[in-house]
Amino acid sequence: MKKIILLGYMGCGKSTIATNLSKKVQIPFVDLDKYIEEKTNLDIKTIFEKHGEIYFRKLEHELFLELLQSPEAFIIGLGGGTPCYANNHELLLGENRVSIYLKASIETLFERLAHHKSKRPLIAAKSDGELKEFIAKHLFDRSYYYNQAQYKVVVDGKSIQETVADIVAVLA
Ligand SMILES: Nc1ncnc2c1ncn2[C@@H]1O[C@H](COP(=O)(O)OP(=O)(O)O)[C@@H](O)[C@H]1O
Ligand SMILES: O=C(O)C1=C[C@@H](OP(=O)(O)O)[C@@H](O)[C@H](O)C1
Ligand SMILES: [Mg+2]
Repeated sequence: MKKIILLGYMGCGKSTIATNLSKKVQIPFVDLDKYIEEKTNLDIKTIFEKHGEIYFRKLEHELFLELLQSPEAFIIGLGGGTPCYANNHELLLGENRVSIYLKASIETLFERLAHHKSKRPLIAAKSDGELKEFIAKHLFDRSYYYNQAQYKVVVDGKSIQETVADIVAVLA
């Protein structure tokens, strides 16, 4: 197994879980958003502001492909939108890769995102009331793509360690 791909909505825990999973299974973790930031020398918020979302989506697609084509084993933490653009969902299945959807409810996502909006340009300007509505609709729109993953792990009510253990069980 060469690539373990974690996907799911903003705030479902891709970056947090992947960091902990990486320590547990001793496979290096690459966060696609961080990789984009390193390559461009700009943070995600600035990329959206300066160049727009379409530029970001193109870059996201190119760099996801680049990581998949590398011969090394990685855990790849996607951005929340990655599977939903440029036919990236078709890249979730294939030889030498395992894709796992970290599935979180609207309530879980709202609780986590309400306090961590500022670095996420799609939600940074939303009030709490707007945010909940936005998550509900956006998650509905995106679920088709998330459900293309090979496996699904529900994260609601679970500690980081519990979710990591569930993923390890999926990988066994
Ligand atoms: N049980 C948990 N599992 C994962 N993240 C959690 C959990 N409880 C709280 N959090 C918090 O939720 C947020 C998840 O954000 P992050 O890992 O950046 O998600 P993503 O990369 O999917 O957007 C972090 O601030 C993390 O500390
Ligand atoms: O859902 C999205 O479209 C996005 C999610 C973000 O990643 P996280 O899911 O890690 O917050 C980041 O890629 C960008 O802000 C766009
Ligand atoms: Mg992340």
